[in-house]
Amino acid sequence: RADLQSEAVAFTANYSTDAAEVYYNSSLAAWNYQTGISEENLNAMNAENVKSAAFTKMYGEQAKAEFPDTSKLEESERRQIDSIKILGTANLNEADLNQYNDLTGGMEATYSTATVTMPDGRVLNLDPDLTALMATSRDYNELKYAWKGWYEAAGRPIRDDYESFVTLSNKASVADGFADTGEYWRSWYEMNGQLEATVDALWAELQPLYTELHAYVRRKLYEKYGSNYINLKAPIPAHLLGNMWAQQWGNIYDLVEPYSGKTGVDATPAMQSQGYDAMKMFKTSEEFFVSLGLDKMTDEFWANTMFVKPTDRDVVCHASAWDFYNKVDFRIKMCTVVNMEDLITIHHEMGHIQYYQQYKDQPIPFRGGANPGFHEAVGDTLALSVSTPKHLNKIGLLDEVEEDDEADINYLLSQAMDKIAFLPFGLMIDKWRWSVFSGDTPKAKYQEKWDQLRKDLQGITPPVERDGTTDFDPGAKYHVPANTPYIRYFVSFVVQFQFYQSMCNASGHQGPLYKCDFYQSKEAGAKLQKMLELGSSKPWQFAMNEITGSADMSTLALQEYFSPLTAWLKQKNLENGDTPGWTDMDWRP
Ligand SMILES: O=C(CCC(O)(O)[C@H](Cc1ccccc1)NC(=O)c1ccccc1)N[C@@H](Cc1c[nH]c2ccccc12)C(=O)O
Ligand SMILES: [Zn+2]
Repeated sequence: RADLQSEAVAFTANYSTDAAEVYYNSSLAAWNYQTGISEENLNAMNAENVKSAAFTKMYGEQAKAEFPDTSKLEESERRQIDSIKILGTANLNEADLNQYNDLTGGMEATYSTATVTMPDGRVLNLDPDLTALMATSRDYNELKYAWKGWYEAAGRPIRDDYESFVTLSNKASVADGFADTGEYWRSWYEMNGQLEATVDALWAELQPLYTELHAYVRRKLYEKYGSNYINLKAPIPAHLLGNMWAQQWGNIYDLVEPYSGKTGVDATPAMQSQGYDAMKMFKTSEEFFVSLGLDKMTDEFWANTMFVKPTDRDVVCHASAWDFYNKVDFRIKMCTVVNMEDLITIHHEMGHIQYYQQYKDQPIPFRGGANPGFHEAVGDTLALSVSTPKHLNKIGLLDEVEEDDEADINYLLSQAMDKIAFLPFGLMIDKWRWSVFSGDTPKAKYQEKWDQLRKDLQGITPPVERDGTTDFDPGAKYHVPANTPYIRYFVSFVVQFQFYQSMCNASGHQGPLYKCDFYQSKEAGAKLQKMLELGSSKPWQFAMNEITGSADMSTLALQEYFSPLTAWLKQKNLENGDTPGWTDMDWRP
């Protein structure tokens, strides 16, 4: 009916006007806390959060009262009002909301300030100390000590808090009509309850490639660390993969390099010898986006971003990108270190900022990714182009490129060590969390469920025995204490290859997919922009169709990208007499 429709237009317009100011204030208070961890800033953040919760509740209840049935409204108003009706933690009463905020603020502070005291007395923080140690040490026992120390310092202290947090989180989600918080999080993908089945099917297509990579890397670690520590038919000890969570293995590429003497794949030495600093890394990334015809960063971005770790206060170092909902103030918070890994992460964060800028004129309820995985995929898609030896050579970060099969295998393996290795990890975090929110995994089984998923999906085993009554390894991975969903990264690692393939085609690229560098292609940029400016105004299937011509997530682009490596790995594993997989499930180092 016209009058209901015009009421809905007025209601959503008022909401966006009011929400912009409320969200600015709560974002700024959160920013101040994360860039200055203190009791005072935590209280200020929680006070702002109480105000934004009151705002959300007021508009949500008004929406439910005035528009009980949105089915007759036009799509835009229907989608906006359906979103405004979901209150989230604004459903909680003041006491519960304060407890919820104290729990989440406290868990994030514990994670961000935890340290490990090494046998020689060195006190190491995660960023940059332990990150660098896990990446560069090849000393089995030093790695084991650091791994054990971190999981005890960051995970154990929040095991009880996490249980309390789950109870309150579920209370809020049930009030919105969901079975639990896991179902609420999955609803963002608008797949009628089929998200988990879909990601399981995608994983089934990719697991054979992961298992071949796992077998090849295990063989190389066996050659390095010997048969006391590596069993060729068992899971790999978790502390030997160059990363605290064994989530990406790129830092041990030197142990697995197939053909030595080829041009490298790591720009770190060139970055350091050319005097790169954080600002230069950010400017390099911005220049790539602008070369595609996308937006440059705003003045506020350069004025307000935190580029490096401050020396005078505690901060949350885990990188993030922030929208202050006023169309100009966008920021990144990052403790940048000058290396290739952080250059890639900067592109990841800049991808979030570019998405923010492209959808800044959408109404507030539509200022989000088509689905959360799309938001995570933007920067990584461009990073696939930046990482090519051809591009790194173009920007002077790699000496001349050999066009030969062996150099190509080197490159594809280094990419697989980050992209293929990540897939089971990207899947398992929320497999674990969904089972906790649903009640399938009670506190007594938190650690056991985690270990079982690590073993079954990743083929990884802890280097030291775990104690299910005190250990809480999930708490030692940022996104768990920070309450940030994770399946978005698994989705991103699939769809970023679809976006990349589509942009490569638009740029007129000829030849193998993995050689594509769409730098300076306005056609590629236009294709991406058409998807980004939609924000979450349409279901993600519509946005996917916009950019790729099909509405589905598909692993075909990823499989095409890696196809030369897949054949090479199978051949190598056969030559080595290795059987992919890990049947000795109970082996321990
Ligand atoms: O966590 C991140 C990067 C941080 C983030 O940019 O995803 C950040 C996480 C976060 C979310 C919520 C509050 C605080 C931090 N997400 C965002 O900044 C963000 C921005 C816009 C929308 C949604 C999230 N990466 C993941 C894995 C990963 C995906 N792609 C990568 C590329 C290189 C290295 C790691 C990754 C990790 O480190 O385990
Ligand atoms: Zn991200």
